[in-house]
Amino acid sequence: MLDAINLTKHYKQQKAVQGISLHLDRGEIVGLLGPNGAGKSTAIAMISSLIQPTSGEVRFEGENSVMEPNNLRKKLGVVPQEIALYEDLTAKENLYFFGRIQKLRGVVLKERVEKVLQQIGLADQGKKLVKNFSGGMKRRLNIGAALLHEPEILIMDEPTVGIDPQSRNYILETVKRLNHEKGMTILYTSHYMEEVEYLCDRIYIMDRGNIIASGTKEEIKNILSSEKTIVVKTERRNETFIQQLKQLPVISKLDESDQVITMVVPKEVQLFSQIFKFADETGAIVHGIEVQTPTLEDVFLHLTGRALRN
Ligand SMILES: Nc1ncnc2c1ncn2[C@@H]1O[C@H](COP(=O)(O)OP(=O)(O)OP(=O)(O)O)[C@@H](O)[C@H]1O
Repeated sequence: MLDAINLTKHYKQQKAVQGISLHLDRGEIVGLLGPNGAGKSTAIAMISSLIQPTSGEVRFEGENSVMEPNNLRKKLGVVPQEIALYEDLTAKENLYFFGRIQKLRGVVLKERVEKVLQQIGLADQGKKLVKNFSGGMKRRLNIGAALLHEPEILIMDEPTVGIDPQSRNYILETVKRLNHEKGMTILYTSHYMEEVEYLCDRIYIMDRGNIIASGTKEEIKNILSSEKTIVVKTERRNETFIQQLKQLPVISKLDESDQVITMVVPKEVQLFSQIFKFADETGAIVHGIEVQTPTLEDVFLHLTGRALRN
């Protein structure tokens, strides 16, 4: 449905995006995950034809939408990261304003405004001034403004940043509903891996202007399929016990805090009996051992050596 091919964007010395390619198939929710400054906003601004790429192409239904953006613009809704609303207008007045920009008029505009207020859960708040809204309500209205022309594709730039957990859940459920009920194709940008993990069918992970991994959740986690993490909970720190564990050559990483020791080992390694033997020898008391399967956060750490949330 939509293909971004080898997109780059350079600002003088700053290489914001360095040749990324991605595609959206109809009806998918696709995640674009990466830390702040990775280039996500720049990438989606190019994909939605808000800025010109330095090089590369965006094809929508086979047409080059960098050269010919009108067809894409009609079918695309963009939810920007920054809230773009008029504080001194009511929620309804804001929606009417954005609807008119989308060239909606008369009965159709009225119906769409009512429908969107329902979709974003603000049906009974339409007459309130936006300046009296909570951060979460403003975010929801910001999403509503992008839905008025009933887009086929929705691009969302970190739509849950800085809001309370309840509004965040509401937004995540709205995204799911739009996808399930309307078959809307969604590109969801975030630096919260748990959101992307919850919502998305496929994921692109971006860092420093590049896509460093892509695939389904399972495919991405399989990058770490050769390793597992073992977490040992102890009563108190025991230096001799830790030193004995550290000397095991199968352990590639070992982190310790007060009562928790975290180790990365090859998947096939069985370490339980060894851990209990060392505990017996050193007088360490082990409260529990847990084997963890990798998260997207672990994959990011593995690929870049840095945590996703900086
Ligand atoms: N107009 C611009 N001029 C110069 N540099 C820019 C411009 N826009 C973005 N950049 C730089 O390009 C890089 C990528 O920025 P971008 O906003 O795309 O990242 P992001 O992943 O969306 O992060 P964030 O969530 O913080 O917005 C950053 O280093 C940023 O400072």
